[in-house]
Amino acid sequence: MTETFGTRLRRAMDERGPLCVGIDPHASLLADWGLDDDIAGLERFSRTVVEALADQVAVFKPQSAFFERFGSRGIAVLEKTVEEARAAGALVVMDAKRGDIGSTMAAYAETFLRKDAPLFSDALTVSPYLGYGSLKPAVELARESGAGLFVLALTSNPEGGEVQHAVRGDGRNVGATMLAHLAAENAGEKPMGSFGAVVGATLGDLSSYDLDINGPLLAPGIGAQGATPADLPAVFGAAVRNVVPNVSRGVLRHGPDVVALRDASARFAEEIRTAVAAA
Ligand SMILES: O=C(O)c1cc(=O)[nH]c(=O)n1[C@@H]1O[C@H](COP(=O)(O)O)[C@@H](O)[C@H]1O
Repeated sequence: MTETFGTRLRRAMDERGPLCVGIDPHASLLADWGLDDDIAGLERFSRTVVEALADQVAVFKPQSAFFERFGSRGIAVLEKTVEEARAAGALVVMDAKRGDIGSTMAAYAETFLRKDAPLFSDALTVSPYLGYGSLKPAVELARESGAGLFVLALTSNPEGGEVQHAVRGDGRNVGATMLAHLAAENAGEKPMGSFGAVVGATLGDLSSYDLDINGPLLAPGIGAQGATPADLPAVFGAAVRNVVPNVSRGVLRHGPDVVALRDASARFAEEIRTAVAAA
């Protein structure tokens, strides 16, 4: 039987620590790295990040938009990036934030979660804001493929609250409702389920939320958006052990020097380890 994403992720977190490094080839980063904002620059950037870090981080999170902007040739680089990262032993969370009505969602699921698809990834970020139930085809295919999802629950950006903090008729807010759906999805799974939530590290005290979803919590916002590893225990409380902190620009800005990239990633990893151990 295929091992679940939750099982594979927990093992990777135990072995390498939970840091997820984002592969976000911003035009400004390509320029800082002395690369042209073209397909060759994109390829060099992505390959450098993977080669520098694939043996030390648990998870890479390529941001699809930065590849899509180059059209089909950018997608080809994305495919290669996913393949090389997985071949080197890291897990890949595809950050494509897909979400649509169920029948179209099924096609997105085929794109990223069918085992033999060119862009197959260990997990996919998805938006539940067409209704959590619209994600059902992705949940089902992820289960079949041993893959996972990260569902946007409480995002790191200041605008997110307008939707996510909206209070429903039952008194619960929208973000909390998404967390409850995920807890139900992951019920009984060991060592944890494969259906994670995205919860920003920038959000301050989240003790009014039940973050105990028996699944991973992808926490972007460390580095360029202002949160630090030391903030994690105060934000996540007891759930900090299931947190997969993401850093993109905070690591990537140290390239293209491979040693500097490795050092930056190792520094974040150590700060995260210290913060989680003290929690
Ligand atoms: O799903 C995400 O990864 C995500 C959710 C969220 O709430 N906030 C957020 O910043 N992200 C992504 O996480 C990464 C953060 O990048 P840095 O701010 O450069 O570390 C980007 O790829 C964002 O698209």
